[in-house]
Amino acid sequence: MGIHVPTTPAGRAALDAIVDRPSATLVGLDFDGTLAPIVENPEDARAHPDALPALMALAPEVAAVAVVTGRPAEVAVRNGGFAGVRGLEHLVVLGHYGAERWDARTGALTAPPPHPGVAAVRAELPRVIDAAGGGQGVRVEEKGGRAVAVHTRRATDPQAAFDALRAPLTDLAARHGLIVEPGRMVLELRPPGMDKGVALLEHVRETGAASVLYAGDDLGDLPAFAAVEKLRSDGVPGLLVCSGSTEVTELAERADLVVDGPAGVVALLRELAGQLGGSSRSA
Ligand SMILES: O=P(O)(O)OC[C@H]1O[C@H](O[C@H]2O[C@H](CO)[C@@H](O)[C@H](O)[C@H]2O)[C@H](O)[C@@H](O)[C@@H]1O
Repeated sequence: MGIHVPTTPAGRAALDAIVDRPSATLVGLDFDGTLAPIVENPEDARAHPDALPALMALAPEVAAVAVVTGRPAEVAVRNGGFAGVRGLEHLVVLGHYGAERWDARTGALTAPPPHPGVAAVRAELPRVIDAAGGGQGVRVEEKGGRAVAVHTRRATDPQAAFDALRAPLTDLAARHGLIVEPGRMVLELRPPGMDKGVALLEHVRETGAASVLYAGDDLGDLPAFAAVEKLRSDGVPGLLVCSGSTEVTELAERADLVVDGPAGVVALLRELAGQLGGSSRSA
């Protein structure tokens, strides 16, 4: 038995299934807070230095690896360093909560047309932020015209700024046909209709995976957790991993295994790769 032992029976059963039949396993991983340590400036987020080596070791052992992120796919690919990596030829990055897709095999990016509400919201954003008194230290992240994120991590009181902005931004988003996706000191205004749960289930279907490991750290990962719970109720083993965060307790409460942030995720992936390496793989 390894050092990472799930605390729940369902988690232990899933880990057994993964080790028994890795070639039927889909590994889904969030980016920020899971593969990449949280930093103050979103542009500075990079994958943990040991993340790529761990993924390179694990990916050839399993059916598929997907990064499922709120980031635009090309930003996750760039900040993660995922392009052209040996062992990651079949990596898929599902960006904008699954609305976008990047395939390592082809380098192709598929994305829906931008929602017109994003430009409208962007134009009104400075006024709404000012009116909410949340201007000090609040930062707007442009997300390729497909969404816009309002960050409060650098505000004097990040939680107070988040709380003050939440209702006005929800109202602004609704007026333009968007939704608000709350995260770790961030309120993202984005188109409705897709979430990480839908994205993960579609990818499970596409790959024919018979077991799943999903790791995340934020509220946007809850739909993926729910998707894994649904798969489990349908008889598909699933291991839920929380990349530990004191900012988001909901995920830790539903996880089978809580690890110590991106360093802990990397250690888990490395341990799993070590366990699977050279195992007799059955299709
Ligand atoms: O689905 P994810 O890969 O977790 O992306 C979700 C959001 O993550 C980013 O924000 C978070 O990370 C930042 C950099 O570490 C941090 O400053 C911020 O406080 C976090 O919420 C990203 O900037 C957003 O666009 C993503 O939606």
